[in-house]
Amino acid sequence: MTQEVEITGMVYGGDGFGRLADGRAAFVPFVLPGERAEIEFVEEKRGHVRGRLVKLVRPAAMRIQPRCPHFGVCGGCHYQHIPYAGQLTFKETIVREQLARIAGIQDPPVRPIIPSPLEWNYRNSVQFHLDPQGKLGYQAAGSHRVVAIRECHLPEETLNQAWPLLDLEPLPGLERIDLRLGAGDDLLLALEGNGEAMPEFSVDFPLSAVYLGPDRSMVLAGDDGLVIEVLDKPFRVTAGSFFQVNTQQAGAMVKHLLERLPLTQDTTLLDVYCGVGLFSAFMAPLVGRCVGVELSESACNDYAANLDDRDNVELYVGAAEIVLPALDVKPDVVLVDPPRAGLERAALDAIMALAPQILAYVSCDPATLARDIKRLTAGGYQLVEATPFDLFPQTYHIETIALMKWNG
Ligand SMILES: C[S@@+](CC[C@H](N)C(=O)[O-])C[C@H]1O[C@@H](n2cnc3c(N)ncnc32)[C@H](O)[C@@H]1O
Repeated sequence: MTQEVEITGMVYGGDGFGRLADGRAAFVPFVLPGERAEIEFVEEKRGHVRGRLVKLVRPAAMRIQPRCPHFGVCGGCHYQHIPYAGQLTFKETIVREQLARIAGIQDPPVRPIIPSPLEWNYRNSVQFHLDPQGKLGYQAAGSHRVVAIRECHLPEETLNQAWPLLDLEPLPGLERIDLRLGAGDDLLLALEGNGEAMPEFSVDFPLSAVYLGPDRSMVLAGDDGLVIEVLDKPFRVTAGSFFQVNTQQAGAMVKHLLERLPLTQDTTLLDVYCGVGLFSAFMAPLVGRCVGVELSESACNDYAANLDDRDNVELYVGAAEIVLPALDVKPDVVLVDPPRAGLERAALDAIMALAPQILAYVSCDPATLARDIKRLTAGGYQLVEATPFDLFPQTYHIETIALMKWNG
């Protein structure tokens, strides 16, 4: 059964939003406000439906031709039909709307979004799954089905020249293939599997390769990591360690924080979810004491290497929600950069008990950010400003840096 719906807005997650004649909310990907769409229901609930676009009855004037032939099927990009300026406007509006609706902040102090200098070919890494024939692919929109990919316009050009040359033997248990680009055009291939068997692969060019199994990792060729430079600072990044995918925007976030945080030789800084030390490396030279907290063992090893020249840095290896409640530190500034799920309740409560004057929250999910800001404001913090950063053009993803101060 199909129905027509008038699209009136965009919501977080890539969908357009409209109301059906019966009052139910309809969520539909690949549409735009101002469009009238014929949709087929793919999920029906009492209060809302999810729809698949069958036909555009009336396209919006702003709609453009997507660059990629996989658009509409691939789950990677939801915004290629929107001019870049429009993508930015939607993202900024979504952050404002999430802070108002979920955090309950009227007229939230959202600053203009910081655009990505590169609208295409900005990713320093790319992650594939294998389709049933063993071809490299991405997960389809709204499903775990893997669709084979012939082209993708998000990875940096060197990655796009390399990945089509990868020839992998299909191997049961091989879950993800990650190709990362470093300084000097170094390439690092990480094969993530859930079994003990090592995959076989062949390529005609030099690259490092690592197998990441459930219990151990093994270098298959070359090195176990590479170096990525941000604002001319080299970072050792091992296969399996997180690193920001948009290198230029990583630098923009660092600069943004350095301009705003009160960092002096009297400051104790707590960098929670510190990864390989992106923020600590720039801030440790400015403060008296820098304390990192990170769960991933490989990221901790990279952090230790990247901050090796500092003697005012300590690192706690473990989950923030376990480390923070037992931490004997009085931080002036706390910086958090959690995964999409946001702050675990125990981590958030522990941060409030540490009572820093300033809390900087780097978030890759505006919904969990807004949820956590609601809890933090209830506990005495005030949102000073939130700045969206576009780290992921063509996709619905939004990075935000929120600055909060203790209000007592
Ligand atoms: C979004 S990344 C940020 C890393 C770093 N701030 C950066 O910008 O490169 C989140 C980091 O949190 C780590 N992590 C995930 N869950 C964690 C937890 N429960 N406690 C501490 N660290 C965690 C991940 O390993 C990852 O390095």
